Amino acid sequence: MSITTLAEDEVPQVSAMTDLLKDALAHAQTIKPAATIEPPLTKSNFESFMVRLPAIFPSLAPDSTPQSKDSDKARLYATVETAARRIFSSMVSSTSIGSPKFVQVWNLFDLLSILSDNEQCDPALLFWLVEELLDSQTVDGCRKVFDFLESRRERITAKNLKQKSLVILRSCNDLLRRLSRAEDAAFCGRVYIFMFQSIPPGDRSSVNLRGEYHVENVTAFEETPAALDSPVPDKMDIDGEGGHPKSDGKDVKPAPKAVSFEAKNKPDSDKILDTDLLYPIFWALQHFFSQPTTLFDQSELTKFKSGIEATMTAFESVEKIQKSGKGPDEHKLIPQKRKAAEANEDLRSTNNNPKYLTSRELFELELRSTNFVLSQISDLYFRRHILIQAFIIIDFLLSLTPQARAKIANVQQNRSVVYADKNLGEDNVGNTPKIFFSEIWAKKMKDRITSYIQADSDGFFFFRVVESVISRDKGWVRWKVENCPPIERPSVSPVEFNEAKAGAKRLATSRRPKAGLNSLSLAFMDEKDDNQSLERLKDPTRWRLPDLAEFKNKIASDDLDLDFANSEKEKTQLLESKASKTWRALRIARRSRLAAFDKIEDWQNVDVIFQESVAEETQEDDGADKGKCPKNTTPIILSGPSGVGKSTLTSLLLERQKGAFNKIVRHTTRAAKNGEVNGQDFHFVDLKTFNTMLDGDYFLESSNDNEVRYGTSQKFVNAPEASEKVALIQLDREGTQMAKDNGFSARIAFISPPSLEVLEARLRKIEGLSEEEVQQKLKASQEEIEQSGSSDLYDRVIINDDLETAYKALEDFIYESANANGVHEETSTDEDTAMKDETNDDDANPS
Ligand SMILES: Nc1ncnc2c1ncn2[C@@H]1O[C@H](COP(=O)(O)OP(=O)(O)OP(=O)(O)O)[C@@H](O)[C@H]1O
Repeated sequence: MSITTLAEDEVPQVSAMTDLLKDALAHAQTIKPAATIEPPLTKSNFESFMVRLPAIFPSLAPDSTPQSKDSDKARLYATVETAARRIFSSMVSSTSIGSPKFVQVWNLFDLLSILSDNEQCDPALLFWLVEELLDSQTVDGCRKVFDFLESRRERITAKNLKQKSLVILRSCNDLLRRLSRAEDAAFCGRVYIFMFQSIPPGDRSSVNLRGEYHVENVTAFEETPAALDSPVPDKMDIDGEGGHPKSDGKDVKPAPKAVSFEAKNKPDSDKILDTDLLYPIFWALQHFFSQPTTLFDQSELTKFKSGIEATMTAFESVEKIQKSGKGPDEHKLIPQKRKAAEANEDLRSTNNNPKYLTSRELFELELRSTNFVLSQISDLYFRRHILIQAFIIIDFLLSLTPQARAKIANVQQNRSVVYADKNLGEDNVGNTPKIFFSEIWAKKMKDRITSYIQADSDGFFFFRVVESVISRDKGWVRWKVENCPPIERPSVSPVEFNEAKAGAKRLATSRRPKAGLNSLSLAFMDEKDDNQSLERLKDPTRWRLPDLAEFKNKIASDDLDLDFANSEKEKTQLLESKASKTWRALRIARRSRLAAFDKIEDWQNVDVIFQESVAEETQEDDGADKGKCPKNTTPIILSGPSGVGKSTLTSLLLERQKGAFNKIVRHTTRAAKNGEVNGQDFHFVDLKTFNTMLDGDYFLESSNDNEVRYGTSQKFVNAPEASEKVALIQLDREGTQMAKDNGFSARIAFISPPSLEVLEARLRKIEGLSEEEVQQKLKASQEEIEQSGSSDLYDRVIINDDLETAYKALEDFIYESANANGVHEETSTDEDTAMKDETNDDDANPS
């Protein structure tokens, strides 16, 4: 695609275009000094550069003829592309995506989007560069690229989408291939959403209309006989019992050993194969899973059938062994009847990225983990993964039955995906079917797989997920079979709308109940056996107040059911049931967790009442002398370099103005230091959780300090507003800038050290900081401090030299009248602050 050649410098138009783009980017920096993606640059920002274009390409002059415009278009596009790529490559190779200088790349993209809308460059150019950028970045970097794409989506996809859609699809799909579905699930979601929002759902460009399979996906395994390959591994005998013994220091290959599928557990009809025999049969199934059309060959089909049967038999016997508790302590590992929600949570946490390890030595462990090094859950996960593949293929075979074909007989079919000449008949039944496959066998096998999956404690829920995904997918398959008819529907006319509205109103109008009022059944009074009734009343569940925690799981279970409700009726019933449980939980919680009620934003999510910390927090507040609450309840941000004293000032404020402020605890990916308490100093989360929160727009700001991520939860910040406490947030400069860019309204005070030397001394007081970290922090602080006086980011600069003076200055800032908020920026020195204290003592002293 690149047009760049060694001799390109000799093309005067390319050099002129490069200069023009560079000038435009330098100009962009003066218009938008912030190093952020927002705000986007617009056409009016570049007007003065647009007028220079005709000097390079006369055909772009307003008075040139359309013919000359057309004939020059290809040259213009090539020139802009060469110039843009040259600038882009030098920027990307010299600047990291986290650096503020990288804003120039976002500016270049904005510029190209404007040129593309003016038909002055190839419409796809921006996306070609985005594709290269995504290729060159780590997953974290790709997140930033997506921040840009999402913020500009409407603008960059509004025109000429056809030329852009293929490259959008290609780059998104490439990225999805790189992402781990388990680790980066939320980011995958963002990529999908971007694709779906950019490309209309009915667009055929992404549809595999020729029904091609992804045949490159080959699963390699050891095809040589067990005895010839791999010597006995050193450590594969994980528990000794199931491993390969050694004698006299020499490796000895043991005789092929059965998977401990004991004879007692053998199903009557099926023979349980030994591991070495099963190994190649089992892994060969992957070939059919990735290329189902090979099953049209009868001999292949026979192999597939026997492979699936052998695998099922092995899986079933594994399950029997585990259920019967054979093997040391196995019963301890098998979870007792677990609540569905809990089980799902466990599954998620052990949700490995399904990459097959096909080594012969691992095989037994994968099938069943009697060795307990692998948990039962991950083992189950592996088996389920295989079974779902088998389930899909069998479903595919069943779509070839005459009954299935009859359903689509009347539609115009896409022959490439229908396989009209392949039939699924009974074994050896006439009409010379090209595929001799037993429908009965397929149905039986499908049932067998279904019951196997459902047999586990949470299997029922898991299978429902599988079923609903597959049934949705069938809708898409059908659409493809029907040659992708347009899915847009004509808009509803006002007349139709009014009719529907009136109809709905009629239906919703309550009618008189048929039965009379007060017609409650009194049949219980006819109870014959009085004693029994009395006994029933003694049941503790009738009079004992249930435990609040009991409702947590019940509500979670209702939530899960709601996700999979098949009909509106079922959904309504479940919602009612959830509402009733939520109401009862709230009634119990009101005794001990009333303060938490403020944090409930939506009745559908009352998790906050189940959190222990809320109760403790409330008790602490209750006993305290109340401090004075500022009139202006806008959140306060204390910004400033690390070690300057933000936490110290925050603690003083919380202590002296009890109950007036709510310290917002940030989330971080770093480990807790000595003495740090989770939830009090930080919410300590792992990177995966952090990224999920980040992708889910959970944070109002986030920053990165030496690969440690920090973020402030929007929810926590908004919660105190309701309880009339003022949110108090400590942020570094990056976080402060981001919060402001995101439109978060706050009063921001910059806490500055009196000098770098003092800051250095304070940093050294912080436990666990290495010399290198101290120097890094000092270096980062220097620029921040220098710019603080002139930056419009801060509403007030407070020098933290003498702690009491700085505290006073902070109170001044917080308690001053709402009018003074944010309208001026003031650099207060010690003397200033001291002077102010004397003159404004009344105002300044809140108490
Ligand atoms: N005015 C002051 N005079 C002397 N020491 C101070 C003063 N303010 C803070 N300190 C000390 O400086 C050290 C760092 O303070 P603190 O932890 O509050 O900084 P911070 O800005 O919250 O840092 P970070 O952002 O890294 O968490 C602490 O040991 C604290 O006791």
